[in-house]
Formats: sequence, C-alpha cells, structure tokens
Amino acid sequence: MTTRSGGDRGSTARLKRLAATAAAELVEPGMVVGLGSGSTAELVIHELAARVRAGTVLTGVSTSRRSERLARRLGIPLLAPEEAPSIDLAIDGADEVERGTLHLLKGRGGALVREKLVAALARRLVIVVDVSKLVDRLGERTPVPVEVVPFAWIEPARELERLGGKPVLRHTALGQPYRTDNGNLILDVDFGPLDQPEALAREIKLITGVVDHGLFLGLTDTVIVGEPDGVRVLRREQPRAAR
Ligand SMILES: O=C(CO)[C@H](O)[C@H](O)COP(=O)(O)O
Repeated sequence: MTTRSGGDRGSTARLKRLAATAAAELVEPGMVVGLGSGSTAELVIHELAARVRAGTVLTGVSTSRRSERLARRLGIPLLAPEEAPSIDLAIDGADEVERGTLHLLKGRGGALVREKLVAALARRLVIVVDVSKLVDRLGERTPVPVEVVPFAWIEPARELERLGGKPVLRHTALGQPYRTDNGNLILDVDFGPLDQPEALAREIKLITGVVDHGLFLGLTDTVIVGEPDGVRVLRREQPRAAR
C-alpha cells in the first residue's frame, strides 16, 4: 500500500529529515524503541530526544556504540537488548531498499550485526530513507557488507569469490582495517544486482568465519521514504518471514 503526504522540496538532508520526523511520530509513550545507526537514524534519535525532553516516557535499545553515545548524550534512557522486556518498534536507515519486496541492503556504517539483531527482536521494523535509496534490485549500487572474524579472514574472502563476489577489505580513512563494534572486519563484496538474494544470503551464512551479512530479507514492515513532495509510506504486504 502506498500513501503520500505533502512537504517541501529539497536536498538529501531535507528528505532524510522528512522521513525521520514521520517515523518518530509512530512512537507512542511507554514504547521501547530500537535506535538505528547512520545519518538518517540519528535524525530519528534527535526527534525522540526532543520528545523525552518534553516529558514523553520512552526507552531506547541502541544498534551501535555511536547511536548509544548519541542517545545518552541527548538524555534518552537506554536498555541493553537482553534487559528489554520487548522492543515495540525499531527505526533504522538502509543503503538500498528493493521496491517490490522491501528487502534491504545495510551496513555501510558497519553496524549490520547489531542492527539485524535489534530488527529481529523488534515487533516492527520501520526503515527511514531518502528516495535515492530505492532500487529495483539489491546490489545495484552498493556492495554487500559481510562481517568476518579477523582471524584468517582471507578464507571467507576466497569463499565469497567462489560465490561470484569481489570482496574488498574495508579500511578506515586513515588506512587501517575497519573494525566493527564487535571487533570484527568487514568485507564489502560486489555481486552486482542480485537475482536471488535469499539463496545468496543462505550461502554467505554457511561460510566459516562469517558473522553475518547486510542482506535484511523479509524483516521490514514499513519504509518511510523522503521525497521532494513529502513522504511516501511503503508497507509490506506479506507476513513477516519466519526467523
Ligand atoms: O546500515 C547502516 C549502518 O550500518 C545505515 O543505516 C545505512 O548505512 C544508512 O545510513 P544513512 O542513513 O547515513 O544513509
């Protein structure tokens, strides 16, 4: 189902803000909210913090050390995932959203494992993106991030090549291997546009040394898309995939 509402034209930052504001409106007093990672999810955290300052009671569960630091600094009470009785709603960004299925590619920010765990625990997953993130097929523009343990990472890299990918070890701006919050490495694997993301996701998970990958399939309930004319809301029509 698709609905539209009005708004201003503008830059990517403005489109992200439109989506973030609309997503924050879904949060009701007393909810436990999964706090995503990345620039769009951080806008949501700012919106929620404003609500907390205005007296709304809510609790966050963060998906990265960075979102945890931001939420703490802004005064949002936090729980660890295992301390939360349940997570009512998780709100997160994405690098690509497949139009037909609402499957996602995530992890440019390196938080994919924690993001996927919080999404899996949440009753609903709401994704906030600007319109540039919508694609016909996952992998069109973005490689698939794969988190691997640091020891002998070359072995999962070779297996990913055998699956048809081109893995590149992610580095920081200073040229050091990038480390996730879990102390692991990331291989960004270019498979090109994906015809069968489910099959690829299964194959990647079977590789020894792989912790997880950035394919989020069947997890999304709602995508809020910031567009020049306002927000568009895409809702999943199939029941959530069994996990
Ligand atoms: O998956 C992510 C981090 O691991 C982010 O949600 C994703 O990279 C989108 O980020 P942004 O909102 O900055 O474009």
